[in-house]
Amino acid sequence: MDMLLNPLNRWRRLRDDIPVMPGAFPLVGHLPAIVCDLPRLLRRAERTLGSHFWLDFGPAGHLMTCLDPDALALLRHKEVSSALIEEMAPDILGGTLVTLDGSAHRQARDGIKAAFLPRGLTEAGIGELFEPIIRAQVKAWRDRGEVAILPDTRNLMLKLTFSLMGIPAQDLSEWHRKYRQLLQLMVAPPIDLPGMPLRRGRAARDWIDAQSRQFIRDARARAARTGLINDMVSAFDCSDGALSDDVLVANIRLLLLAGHETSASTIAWMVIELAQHPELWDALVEEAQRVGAVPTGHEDLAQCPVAEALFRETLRMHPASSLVPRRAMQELQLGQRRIPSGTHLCIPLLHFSTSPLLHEAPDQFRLGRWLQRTEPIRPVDMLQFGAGPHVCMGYHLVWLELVQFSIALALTMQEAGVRPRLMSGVEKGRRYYPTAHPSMTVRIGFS
Ligand code: HEM
Repeated sequence: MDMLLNPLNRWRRLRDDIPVMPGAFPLVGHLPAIVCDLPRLLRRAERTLGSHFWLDFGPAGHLMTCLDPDALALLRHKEVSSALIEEMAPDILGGTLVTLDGSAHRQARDGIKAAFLPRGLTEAGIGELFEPIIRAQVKAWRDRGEVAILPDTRNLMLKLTFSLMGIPAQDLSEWHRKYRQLLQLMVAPPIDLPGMPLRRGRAARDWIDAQSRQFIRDARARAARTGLINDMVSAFDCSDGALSDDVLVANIRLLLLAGHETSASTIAWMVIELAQHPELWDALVEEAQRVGAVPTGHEDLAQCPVAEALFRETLRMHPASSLVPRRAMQELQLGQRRIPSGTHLCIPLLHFSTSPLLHEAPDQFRLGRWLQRTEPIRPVDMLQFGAGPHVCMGYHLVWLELVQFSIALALTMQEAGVRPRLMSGVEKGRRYYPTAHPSMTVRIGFS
């Protein structure tokens, strides 16, 4: 099938001397191809236009996309701004630290980052909290014998995220409902009328923010609540400078969002890869049997090199955050080009994660590239989590939950004498933006 590009828009034109990719549709630009076929779109643009070109993100306008490895350095550049992210998703990400720059960003991040480092996670007992939830989920899969993998990993991630936040079990179904409505803001048409997704999504956001305010009050009153919110509130209250509770509330919303779809997609891809590569499954089962139990602390993760390699290789092949936007705050040199101040930029993490410039045989799923390496993990090896001041705060958490998940899956299925098997195709229905994920319909059998 050919790409979802507008056949009537064929002419080549330039903006700031940089070619615009042909094929944009009115209103939605290249979004259909970005969402459904991003790797082919980037390859075609590189082949026909070179390493620098404009893509049209519909309502978010044109972003200058750069495939030169210099683009990765932008993530650390002081003269690029993340404020563009707020302009692209004001209702959902407004006021969160991913949209802030400089000292405002540092202050907000410093207030909460400790809770997400290995020590903070260990002290909060996050591994112990997750283990029974993950175990119960994979046992349910074993009993059902076949699952649509992505809807199920999304449910699992919601349970983990809510337990992380210390949301009481009796409130979970209401949170689920509001959370689904909040997510609609990502794709809601800009029509603010009763019953429309925008109106419902904003109401859900206000409900979630009000609940978070109550959590913060409870945490300060030392009410008997567990979870990361307590740790974040105490760290926040001890941090320098007076930050308003609005910052904390917005960032609790960000944490709910940032870890859910990304981790669910990664776990789903991990199971799909295991189903497609029986030799990887055998290696994982061997490791799980040697370790004998699901690890709960960060210090235990070193005993699970196969599970760790699986986590890293899954993310390399299927990075959940495919594109990162920024705005140039001054004129920049990017590869062979001068980029004017004010340019909206797109850093295609997907392209670099699967580039032959950075990885040998990038299209092959190879655990060996992680198991046989002798040097420590470099920033470029974890570029799927971004880099520089905004590097993902959830990295250690995701590492823990993915290793816990893979060991629990191997132990549970091995005990029952079954293994994962792919029951449907995987190419159709993949998505790459705003979060990349496999098709909702991919089915995995356990037999
Ligand atoms: C596989 C899972 C994940 C992937 C691939 C991922 C990817 C990313 C990327 C690429 C960024 C950088 C965005 C930018 O530079 O503009 C980021 C930022 C962030 N992530 Fe993650 N993420 C994942 C899971 C999580 C989890 C589980 C959490 C927490 C519960 C989390 C919390 C955050 C936060 C708070 C930021 C903003 C950091 C800042 O702006 O300083 N992420 N993530």
